[in-house]
Amino acid sequence: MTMDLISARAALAGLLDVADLHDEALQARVQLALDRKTKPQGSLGRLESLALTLARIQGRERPQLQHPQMVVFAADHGLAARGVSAFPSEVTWQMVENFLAGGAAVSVLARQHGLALSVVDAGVKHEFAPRPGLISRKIGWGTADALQEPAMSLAECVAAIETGAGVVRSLPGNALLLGEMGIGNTSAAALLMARLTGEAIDRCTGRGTGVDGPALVRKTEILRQVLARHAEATDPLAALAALGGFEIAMMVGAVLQAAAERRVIVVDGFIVTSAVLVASRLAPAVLQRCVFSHQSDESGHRLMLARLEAEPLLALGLRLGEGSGGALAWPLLESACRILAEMASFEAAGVSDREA
Ligand SMILES: Cc1cc2ncn([C@H]3O[C@H](COP(=O)(O)O)[C@@H](O)[C@H]3O)c2cc1C
Ligand SMILES: O=C(O)c1cccnc1
Repeated sequence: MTMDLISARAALAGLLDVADLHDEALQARVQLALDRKTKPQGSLGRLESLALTLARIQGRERPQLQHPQMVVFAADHGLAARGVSAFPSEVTWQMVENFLAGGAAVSVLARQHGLALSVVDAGVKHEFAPRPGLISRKIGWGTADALQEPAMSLAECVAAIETGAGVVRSLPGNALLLGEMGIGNTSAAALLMARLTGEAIDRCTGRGTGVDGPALVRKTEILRQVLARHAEATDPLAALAALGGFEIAMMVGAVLQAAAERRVIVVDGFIVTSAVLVASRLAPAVLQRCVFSHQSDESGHRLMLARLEAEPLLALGLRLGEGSGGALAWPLLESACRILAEMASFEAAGVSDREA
């Protein structure tokens, strides 16, 4: 029996109930604590608003980050066979091996910053030998070609969201850094952006792994056709099922679960942000738990962040994904916590405050 939208929403009801954080008194106390630190008011700039965000997520004046988890969701895309990526689909499983062997960018950065790294097989077209660090949760062997049919069924979409939530529940800690791998997934992310924000597809479509010139025009044209093919898929769940992919759907579930547990959610680039966009249409309060690590050079990311009213911490010209931007921003979160916990106040340090 096929699942309809009403039963899909009913199946996810528990996950979609993310509470709003009401905390004006706490915010005022944290702001006062920051203002009493031995520095001119506001002089730590973006680090101060980051400290406020972390305090708000954790509901305490001195937030602490424990056992941060970098989770990279990987899956293949039927649409990749249409030539929307500069690389072949096999790179997805080959990079999963590389993540697990410790040689990928995110492996190096996670190691550097003491982030536990897990890789989730959300639907890679490859059979992996089990091993530590690999979480096998295949929904399918890659999504279907969205130009011909929905990338996944609604039932698969719901299963992926529930599975992503379950992965987060199984992991320790109070901070989740999201990463992804899936050849073709800048296409899925661009499609979701276009459908959910109403932006024109050419403003959402970028180079991904290096699709330039005429190939970029072709990619954009294919994505335009995919949108037309699924014109009826306007509901966020229907759009996610129609446009894909498995790793994005699992990240939607991971975001919903992490938000409900008040974990800090560290958002990476274009693709992870597209999952946050979908999750925010299902449960707007997830955005209160998100830290946007960077603005990617993928051309739609700036606009996607603007639509979410998100202020990224860094702009390093990255266009990689994997969670690399989240890992690079991680020390800023640690610094924000330390400023609140360890920095002296004018009174404690005996430093004269500014003249009234
Ligand atoms: C070697 C290699 C490593 C990567 N690590 C992340 N991605 C990134 O590129 C892909 C998205 O771009 P597109 O939509 O153009 O395929 C994703 O897998 C993403 O994480 C990589 C891509 C490649 C080739
Ligand atoms: O911003 C990203 O996440 C991104 C950009 C290009 C390719 N892969 C990922």
